[in-house]
Amino acid sequence: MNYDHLLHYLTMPVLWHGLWLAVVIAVCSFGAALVPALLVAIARMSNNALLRGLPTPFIWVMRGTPVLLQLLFWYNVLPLLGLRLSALMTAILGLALNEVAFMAEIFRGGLQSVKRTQRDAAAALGLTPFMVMARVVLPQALRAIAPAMGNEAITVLKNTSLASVITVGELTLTSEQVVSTNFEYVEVFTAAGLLYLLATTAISLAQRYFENRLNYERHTTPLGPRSSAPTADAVGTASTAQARLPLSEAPHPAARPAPSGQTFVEIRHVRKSFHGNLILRDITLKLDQGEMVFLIGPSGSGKTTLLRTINHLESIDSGEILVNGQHIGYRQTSAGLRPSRSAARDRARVGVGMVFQHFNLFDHMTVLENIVEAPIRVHGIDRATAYREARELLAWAGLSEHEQRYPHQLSGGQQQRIAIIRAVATHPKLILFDEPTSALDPELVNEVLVLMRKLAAAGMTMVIVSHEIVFARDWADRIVFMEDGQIVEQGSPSELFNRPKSARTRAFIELVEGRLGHHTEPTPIEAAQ
Ligand SMILES: Nc1ncnc2c1ncn2[C@@H]1O[C@H](COP(=O)(O)OP(=O)(O)OP(=O)(O)O)[C@@H](O)[C@H]1O
Repeated sequence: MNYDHLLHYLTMPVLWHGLWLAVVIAVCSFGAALVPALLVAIARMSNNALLRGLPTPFIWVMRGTPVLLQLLFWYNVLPLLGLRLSALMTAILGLALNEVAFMAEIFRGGLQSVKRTQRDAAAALGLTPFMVMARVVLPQALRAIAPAMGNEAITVLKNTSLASVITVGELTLTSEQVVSTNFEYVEVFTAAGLLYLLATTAISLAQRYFENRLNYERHTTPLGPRSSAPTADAVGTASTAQARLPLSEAPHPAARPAPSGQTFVEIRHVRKSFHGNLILRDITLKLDQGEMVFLIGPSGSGKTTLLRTINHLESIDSGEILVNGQHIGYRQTSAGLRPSRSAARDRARVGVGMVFQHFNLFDHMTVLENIVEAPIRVHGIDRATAYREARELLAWAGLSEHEQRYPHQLSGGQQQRIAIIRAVATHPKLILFDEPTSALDPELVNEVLVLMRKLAAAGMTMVIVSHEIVFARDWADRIVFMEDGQIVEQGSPSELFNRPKSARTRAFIELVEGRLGHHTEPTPIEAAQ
């Protein structure tokens, strides 16, 4: 090889122009494919069979035929259809269409890799389906998508050489033209190869940069305050949270205000089945404002399903549920109740929060970002106020030092307390707790229960699926025992725990208390009643 000649070709303007055209085609076709590919991916995940099936033939054809053939096809067929595009535009269009098919599958894989529980948590906070996608699912999916997208960008750049068959003067065609004049195959094609390598290396570096940025698990604390988060100094020390919630460290059950007597949740004849299996069989239940109700019962009895129907995380087959006199996810029409698309808005309007068994904090957000997400995005609270309230709630729960941490940097107990704060930050009137302590090590359970006691002492209306019998005995207004999708029995803790009417209830309570090493003597609170 003649290195002087290689250097000459490496700096040859006509080859750089070829590289420039290759980059333009790659960037334009890649960029043009992004949004359609995302839409195709979302359609492919839809519950609607028509939407799901619509893009399938397109993906099948694009993935199953050579790109070279596709480019020749568009170049010759588009003019016959009356669409006269330049060779460059035809190349961009042809490569973009091919990319839509491949990228859609990459997006779909990434979107499906995000746990459903993350969507549930976002929906329960009142985020609309669009916000759930934009704020929670997509940012997390990008992490899974980035490596494959980096590969795809490199493939597109290399595929630009195929545009030479439709006379686009990109780098491959240009180098062939140079070779045809001087026959210096080795030097010219080596120079072209090095120029391609330059571009693909730049893409690889960009890919590594984005992967690092998206990998929130690499972040370590302390991170310091982020510029986007108003600092504690900037937001002052007003005490909205304190005004809302009493802050005594270990509230006594006697401090809990009595329920108002006004119905707050009304569940009427609700039936719910999954795949033909009836899970809830004609459930009717009322809850008063300020009431604290425990749902207990054997595994599979439908407790979680019932809880999730209250805020419409699960639809119902028949019956109706009113929260503060309003439907969530349904609207009343002259023909009866009809599903509506406004479940997110309804949840926010009614003021219902939810705490999940596995915490479901948003993995890609810090503690503070988790807490302010719904107040800012759903309730339109200004950032300074949202951050101030979030910090006050963190102080209230003794978690201030963790505000810049990511969920994976916290213990289960800390994550669950933050999940409770995240729910409280939306000023809910009702909080649903789905086995909030059952995923925790025993020594972490109490720190979560302390926070729940504080909420109870503040008079919060709460529905709790839990077998924390001691907590339920002291604090619950009512215990509801469910079995096989039905309410078997309900009553005050002392009625249900000490004098159960049903043999099934008695057997279940004995089982749980036996497992916990408790017996059915009345607690001091019960004794005083
Ligand atoms: N999305 C779903 N699809 C199909 N079946 C489901 C779904 N969710 C729940 N089920 C079924 O419904 C029944 C009741 O489940 P649910 O979680 O409500 O019970 P549970 O009383 O809360 O039980 P556990 O105490 O074990 O959580 C179970 O048989 C479960 O397998």
